[in-house]
Amino acid sequence: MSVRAVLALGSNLGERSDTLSHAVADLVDTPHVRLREVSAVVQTKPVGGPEDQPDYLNMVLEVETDLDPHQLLAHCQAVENKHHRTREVRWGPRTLDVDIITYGDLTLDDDDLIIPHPRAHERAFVLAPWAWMDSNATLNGVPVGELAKAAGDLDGVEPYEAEPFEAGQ
Ligand SMILES: Nc1ncnc2c1ncn2[C@@H]1O[C@H](COP(=O)(O)OP(=O)(O)OP(=O)(O)O)[C@@H](O)[C@H]1O
Ligand SMILES: Nc1nc2c(c(=O)[nH]1)N=C(CO)CN2
Repeated sequence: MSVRAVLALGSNLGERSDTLSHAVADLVDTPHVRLREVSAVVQTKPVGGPEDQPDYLNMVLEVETDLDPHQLLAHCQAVENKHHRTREVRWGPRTLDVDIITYGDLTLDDDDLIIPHPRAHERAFVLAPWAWMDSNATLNGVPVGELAKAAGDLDGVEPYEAEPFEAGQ
């Protein structure tokens, strides 16, 4: 049986854009995970954690998977680790974060895995790219676009455009 899941990716250290594109490739580099939709990349002000940390790039994906939720979490964490993710400061800077936002319409409250992600409904850095990717998406029965508009960090979310390449450099 396969299930559609929404994953959220974030990076605020190193070559953020390259990290995200390699992470997408790594996440689907298994027959157990197929890519269905990819959002735009957004640049976002950090929410929580140290105030002086760099801005993030964030994006979301919809995948189809036959992994169970814990297997999917382990897969996401293996991809984080491949990208030298360390866990030092809560909500602190990181090369790569991969969160499971939804897994079909499952709700789960285990010690190591909560689905839907318990903070996604209030995070414009997740909700805005998700709503642009899938205008019909809902979270806990509420349209994701409505949740994005109500989220306190919406002002800190902007479309990301890579640095323009300058000839001769
Ligand atoms: N839906 C979920 N997706 C990913 N991790 C989850 C989820 N629910 C619970 N966790 C647990 O959260 C733990 C901490 O994850 P992580 O270090 O990525 O947190 P964070 O990104 O700093 O903060 P946040 O959880 O607010 O996004 C993970 O080890 C994992 O067991
Ligand atoms: N803008 C932004 N802020 C965050 C992010 C993130 O991905 N983007 N992730 C966090 C912990 O998951 C905490 N704060």
